Amino acid sequence: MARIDLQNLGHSYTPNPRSDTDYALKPMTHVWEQGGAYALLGPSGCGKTTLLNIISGLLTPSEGRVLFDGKDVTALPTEARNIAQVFQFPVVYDTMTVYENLAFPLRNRGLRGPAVDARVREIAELLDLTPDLKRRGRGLTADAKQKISLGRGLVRPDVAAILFDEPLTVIDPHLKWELRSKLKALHRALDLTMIYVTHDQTEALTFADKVVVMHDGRVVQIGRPDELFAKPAHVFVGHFIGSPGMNVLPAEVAGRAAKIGGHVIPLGRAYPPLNGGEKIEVGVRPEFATLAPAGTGVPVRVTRIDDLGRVRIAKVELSGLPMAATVPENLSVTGDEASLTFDPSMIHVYANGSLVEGEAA
Ligand SMILES: Nc1ncnc2c1ncn2[C@@H]1O[C@H](COP(=O)(O)OP(=O)(O)OP(=O)(O)O)[C@@H](O)[C@H]1O
Repeated sequence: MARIDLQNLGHSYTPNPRSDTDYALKPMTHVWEQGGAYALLGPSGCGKTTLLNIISGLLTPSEGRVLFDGKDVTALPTEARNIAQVFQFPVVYDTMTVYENLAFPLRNRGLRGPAVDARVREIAELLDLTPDLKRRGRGLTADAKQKISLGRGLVRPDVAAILFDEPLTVIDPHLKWELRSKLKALHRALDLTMIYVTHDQTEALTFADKVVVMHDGRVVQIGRPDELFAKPAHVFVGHFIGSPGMNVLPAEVAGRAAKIGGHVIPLGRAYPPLNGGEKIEVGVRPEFATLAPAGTGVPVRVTRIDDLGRVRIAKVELSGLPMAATVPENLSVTGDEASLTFDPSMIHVYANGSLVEGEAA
């Protein structure tokens, strides 16, 4: 396994990029630690596959370098990078048994004898494939085949990294959760560097120690799932993670207060006067904006209440600005007049989409 350094790495599919918009991947510098479980998360077209293909060696970046454990691999082809890959669709040899399929990547690297047998049985056990070891690939379900593909990716103990490209796409929904938890357990047991590409926040948040959120060719935040939730570094992260996502409202901010639609809302941190032509917004997740009886907080108009089972979410308007807020269990809402109360420590300030760090008290 390896530490992966991306140094000023960028990629444009057009030969002479002139502006930011010509880059599928805008130049970035990041370190991905050895042994980490990373998820690359972002909507379609944000550059996930481009980045993954650069790491795997399928694509040579137009700018910058990729290092594995300090060694420059930018110009090396996939075969010379010592990585394993698991794709969306199973790669399984139908005429081979499950055992032979799992042993294939080891034998292909010249391994023979008891070492192969021990590793194949270890991986089969971890993936609950032991009872199927003698069965042929042909005739297995798509789920079972993808499990074997995962096993083939995980079987080599010496790989620099394992790259998963949306590996659970073809998996039955009820099995997805199980396989995701299994992958996480495998990561702990095998101590491998894993990079998992997905556009699904649940997949990313349940699999990864660190989630790399991409938007429009940039990495906008790398963080633990709880960090992405509590302190989104960019309004995009706030929108994309969480359901419903973070409320983002235009505001004027100075000192320890934000003015939103004419109402003054106290903040948990202090800010210098912000303007300078930048777009200033505050972000607050529905979990930290609570509906309250009229006259007890910032006045809002309730437009709808959705019962999501575990929580109720109110759609409200604050001076005409639409927002979502949590409805406390014991609050009965009658009519459309209500108030909002906020947790000031969980209100964030953004300038042109990026988080502004305030000063703590
Ligand atoms: N071979 C290519 N030639 C030109 N443009 C490309 C090529 N591959 C991707 N792009 C463009 O680069 C941008 C990033 O695409 P990429 O496939 O990396 O995104 P993605 O996040 O993986 O999306 P998806 O989840 O749909 O695969 C997109 O605008 C895409 O149209």
